[in-house]
Amino acid sequence: MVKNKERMVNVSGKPKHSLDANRSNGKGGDSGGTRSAATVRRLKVYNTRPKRDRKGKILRNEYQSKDLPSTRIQPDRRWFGNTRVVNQKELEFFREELQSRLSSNYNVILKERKLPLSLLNDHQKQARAHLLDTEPFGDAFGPKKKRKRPKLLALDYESLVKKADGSQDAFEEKWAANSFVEEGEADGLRDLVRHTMFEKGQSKRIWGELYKVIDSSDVVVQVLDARDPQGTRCFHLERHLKEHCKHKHMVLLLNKCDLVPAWSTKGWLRILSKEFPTLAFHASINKSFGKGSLLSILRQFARLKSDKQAISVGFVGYPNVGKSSVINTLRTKNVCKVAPIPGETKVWQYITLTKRIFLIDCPGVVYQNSDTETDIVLKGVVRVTNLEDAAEHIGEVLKRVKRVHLERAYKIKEWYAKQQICLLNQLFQSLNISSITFLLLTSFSPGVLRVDENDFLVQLCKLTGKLLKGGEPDLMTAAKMILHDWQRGRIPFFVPPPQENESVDEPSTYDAVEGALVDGDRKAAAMRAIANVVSSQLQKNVPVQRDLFDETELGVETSELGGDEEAEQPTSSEDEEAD
Ligand SMILES: Nc1nc2c(ncn2[C@@H]2O[C@H](COP(=O)(O)OP(=O)(O)OP(=O)(O)O)[C@@H](O)[C@H]2O)c(=O)[nH]1
Repeated sequence: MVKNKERMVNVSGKPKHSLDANRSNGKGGDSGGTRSAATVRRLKVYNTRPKRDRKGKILRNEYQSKDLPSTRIQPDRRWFGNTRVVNQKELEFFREELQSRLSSNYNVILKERKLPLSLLNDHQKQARAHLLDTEPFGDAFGPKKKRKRPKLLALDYESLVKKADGSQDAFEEKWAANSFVEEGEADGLRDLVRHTMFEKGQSKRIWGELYKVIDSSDVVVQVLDARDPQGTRCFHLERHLKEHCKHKHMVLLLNKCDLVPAWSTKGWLRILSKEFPTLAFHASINKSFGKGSLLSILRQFARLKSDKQAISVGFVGYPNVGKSSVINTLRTKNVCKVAPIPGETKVWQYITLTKRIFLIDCPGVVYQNSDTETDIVLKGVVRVTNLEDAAEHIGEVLKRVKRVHLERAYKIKEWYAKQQICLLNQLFQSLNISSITFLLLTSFSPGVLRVDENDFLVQLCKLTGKLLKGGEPDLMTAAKMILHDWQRGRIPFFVPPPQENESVDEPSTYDAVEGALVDGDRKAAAMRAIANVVSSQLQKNVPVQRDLFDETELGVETSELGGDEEAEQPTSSEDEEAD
């Protein structure tokens, strides 16, 4: 096009300068002696030399920017590649720092993709030696091999067998001492065929719901039962989050803290907050505890994820631990269905808390573990009405709950095996011990007598009038009544926190977040604020249902049930404003 245009102009026959691109190409055409238009343009470029002063210093150049003082680009090899070379020391330092940050639950790495995290796993790749990639088989393993003989643990077969036997003995000894081995498993009689009822919360559908919730959440709140926090934890889920979803945050919530003494709640808080930010909570629409703290933690997480318009908070945990109740408490409204029976929440559901925070309720999930049927029932995973042999689990209830609480709850004084009492009475009579001494002895040391759940149930049936035709005690109904009371927290029971050495440092959550790998002061401040909320809850009075426990069990630092955080709880409209 341009050429045609030029030719067209040339046809006009006007005289042209030898450096005029529009001049005629002459007689010889393109291959002749005259310059073509392109050549003329190229030659013109060569002529645009920089203007220099007398000393040769460049004053002006046509292709030089006039804005900047100096437009000379610094010569650096980094301009010619997308890699940067660091020395081994720097690399090791980076690896150690990043590893320590990653393993701390109080640190967060935002914009993970901008960091070379694959360097952390580099050494694992290197650990596998690919010998045959670098040298031929003959050199590596053949008769003329040049490699040194590796150090073997055993020189011959016999010493290897001896060594294996020794390590097997050590292994068996270690596991024999381990209390996790169940009695049933020890004699190989583990009940293989369980009723499907005991697999509640383990179905593929429920786990599918859980993974949907996790995938859509930025923060995962694991709700635990304060009566048995370790028993209702899902370690599998925690591991999954740590390994595959490092950018998601986990918070532990000790719900139903009104059902345990305050010292136990605080002990668990101290222990669990070493692993994840942990809060105590009592779910109740009118008299809650921990609502303010949880709201402020969620708000801080929303600040942390400032690149997102809104954050989603998933509530996960065992069935019946109170996930839906916690959401209702946060909304101060019945938005989720709550029931004292497990499995009430069937599918996940989205609830709006504020403009920037969404909550997701998840059905209760149970990870397959070595729990016995009784453990499963007592963790509240199974609906008591569906049990076919409720009486079988009562023995464990009588073992776990203190005698005084049972006496107070059911107004029953003694429940020992009848035959045992007769035998002991006979023995004492033959030893000429009076019946008063016998009574005194047995009342001061009840441990000598075996507790009999059958006797307990029979007495309860008589007291409550649960009798079948012909005056036969209805043991099944009485047993279900006890299990209902257990699941609803009417019988006081709790697993105390493990003893801690007082001198051991408390979780210094401040220090942990200090220097956290977060970009920007604002985000570091958010992490610090979360740690602050967690540690400040330890100073607060945890509300407890006083009538459940004795004064000695309660300890000193308790308050009557009733939210002591009422004042600091922002209403949802305030919260929205803050957001
Ligand atoms: N005492 C006491 N009871 C609570 C608390 N939170 C929940 N509950 C009771 O626990 C029972 C179960 O509560 P839900 O909120 O339905 O539990 P969930 O975890 O959603 O149960 P699923 O639907 O099985 O997942 C209900 O009877 C609640 O009233 C609490 O803080 N204290």
